[in-house]
Amino acid sequence: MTDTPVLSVRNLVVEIPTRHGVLRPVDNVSYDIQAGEILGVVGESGAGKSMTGNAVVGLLDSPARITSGEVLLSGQPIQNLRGEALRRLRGKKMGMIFQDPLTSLNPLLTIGDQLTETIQEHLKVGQTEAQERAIAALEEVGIPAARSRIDSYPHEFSGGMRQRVVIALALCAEPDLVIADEPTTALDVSVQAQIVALLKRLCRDRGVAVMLVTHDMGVIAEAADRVAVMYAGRLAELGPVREVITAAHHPYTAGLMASTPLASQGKERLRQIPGAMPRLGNLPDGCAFHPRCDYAQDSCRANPGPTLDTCDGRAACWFPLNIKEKSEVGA
Ligand SMILES: Nc1ncnc2c1ncn2[C@@H]1O[C@H](COP(=O)(O)OP(=O)(O)OP(=O)(O)O)[C@@H](O)[C@H]1O
Repeated sequence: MTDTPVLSVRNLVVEIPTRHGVLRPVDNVSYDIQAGEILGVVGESGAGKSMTGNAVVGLLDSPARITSGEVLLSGQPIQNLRGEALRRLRGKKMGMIFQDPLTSLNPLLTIGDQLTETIQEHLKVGQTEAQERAIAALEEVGIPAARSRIDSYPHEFSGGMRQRVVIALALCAEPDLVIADEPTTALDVSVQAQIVALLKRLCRDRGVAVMLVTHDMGVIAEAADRVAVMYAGRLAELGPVREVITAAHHPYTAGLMASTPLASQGKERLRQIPGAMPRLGNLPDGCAFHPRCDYAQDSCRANPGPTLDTCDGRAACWFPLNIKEKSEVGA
């Protein structure tokens, strides 16, 4: 047993040079993911969730690039890997699941061909064994009659079944880390729940570390062990999912919770967070959330933007919520 996290993201900065200046879609983000753990990364559209995931797997679209910080996979820095070295790592050490299963699958190849190709490439096994492993992978993700469906093409499956195939593909080379970016967003609600349950089971059974990127706090509540809440490229809050959900420290997290129809919240009316997230090129001074924050004070506008490091380690907020009891206990 080792305590080295499968993934460590350390002070990661991604920048995009533009004519109007340099944008920072990922600004000093740090977190770890342990084996067998699901870290949910949540936030509104444009918060920098996908950019963080893409930076980890080396799939940033130019001109976006990592300008500082580290990405460690089982303790090894990988942020400077390029080309073949990076390609070998993807698939073998890191699996990817994206929102639209059709973008991950080749429509011209049977799912069996795609699985066996990946398995043979990364696990160095012969054709027959690769085929057996492919069937086992499809069975594991719940494809009925896997042996006879292996010669089917992606379009012959329903959306939910296709996403199961993508999950099989992401896991077939036995990676240590899986990045799942909005894996359920394109699916019907009932199928979403099945895919979330499948991800959870596979994570537990195989001890894979999972980064689950989603805008949906409901999916986070259901699936994640810990949650990283992103806002305008920064971490707003990071903590165990149960604690964050029941006692959010950052007003933004509290706002996300209030606007999420979580089953446990009964029939309370949902409240949207007023306003919109600022554009990266036009961030307000001070805390980026202050224009939308019910609790903002003058110092939130005047002081440099709070970070987890400059605050209590859990929420990047000068006036965190729900910490009264803690300080009373300590008093
Ligand atoms: N080439 C680019 N030029 C300028 N800004 C960009 C470019 N690519 C991405 N961005 C910006 O980077 C920010 C982060 O985008 P990202 O896709 O990571 O957000 P997200 O949280 O995953 O949102 P979504 O859920 O919509 O995918 C966004 O504000 C986006 O507009």
